[in-house]
Amino acid sequence: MKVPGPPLPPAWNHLPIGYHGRASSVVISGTPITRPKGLRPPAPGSTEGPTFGPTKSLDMEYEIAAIVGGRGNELGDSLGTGDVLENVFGLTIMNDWSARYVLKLSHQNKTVVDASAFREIQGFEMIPLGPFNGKNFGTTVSPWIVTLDALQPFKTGLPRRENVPEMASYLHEADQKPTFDIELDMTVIAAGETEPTHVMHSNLKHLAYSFGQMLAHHTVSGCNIQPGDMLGSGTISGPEPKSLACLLEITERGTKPFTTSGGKERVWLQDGDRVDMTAVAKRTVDGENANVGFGLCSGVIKPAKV
Ligand SMILES: O=C(O)/C=C/C(=O)CC(=O)CC(=O)O
Ligand SMILES: [Ca+2]
Ligand SMILES: [Mg+2]
Repeated sequence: MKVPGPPLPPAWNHLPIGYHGRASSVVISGTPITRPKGLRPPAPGSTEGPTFGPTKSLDMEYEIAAIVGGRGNELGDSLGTGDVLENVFGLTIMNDWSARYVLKLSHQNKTVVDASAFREIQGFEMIPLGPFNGKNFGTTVSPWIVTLDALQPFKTGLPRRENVPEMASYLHEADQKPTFDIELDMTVIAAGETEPTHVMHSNLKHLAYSFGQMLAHHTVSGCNIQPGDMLGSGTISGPEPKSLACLLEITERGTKPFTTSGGKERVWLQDGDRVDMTAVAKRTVDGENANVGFGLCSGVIKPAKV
């Protein structure tokens, strides 16, 4: 059927475009991640077809995931923001590994300055739908689920946001402290090096939305959640340069390398690189350390399988 509207997306003739979430490749800390292969679009103006091969722009994303517990909701019903304590069992660290796109943007005005570099897995498939093979090759979680009960002493407010429109009523958050003050760190041990390179210090309190709001949004359509489901927070970048939580942001979309402890220049992850993520909620009680740690969320990149 022909209906008026925008033309078919560029990837349509080359792959079965779609979007999905999946549980099959969620893996525990320490599980190696194999560099994914996939289809990259032809350069604009090129008469060649898409190319197939291992991603050249492999990235990590520091996220915290909520693990659903309790009863969840029946299909057709919705949960509210205040239902979080009864329906989220606890939190883990989550690495949302991503096979990016080398789309260079000018930072100031977000216009494309080098469209010919737009040739990677996530960038091809994501127009106009969500990531598919760009993110489904592995998602690492830390070994412990820290319960929301254990995190109650660390509750804090959401960041103040200027000039945002009134939130829809189903997203109103009655809790004045619906999020948590948890310090987040990420290092890369580059292949062949022993000293970690500290690439990020952020905090869960920078998240724009609470887990209660995510729960309410997920279920507002009547989509059910069930015990064991996992809700990723999205990349937890903060306001300072050191709090950017993925290489896409740290390297300004692959245009500004960072230097490893051993003096190597890195833009994207190389085979043999190891990414370590940690999270600690810090406090003292009666002069004693009463921190709550999340353990390690770690993964090493293995070469693509040929
Ligand atoms: O819009 C982009 O450039 C990228 C989007 C994503 O990679 C999706 C995602 O996982 C975002 C996030 O975790 O914050
Ligand atoms: Ca993500
Ligand atoms: Mg409640």
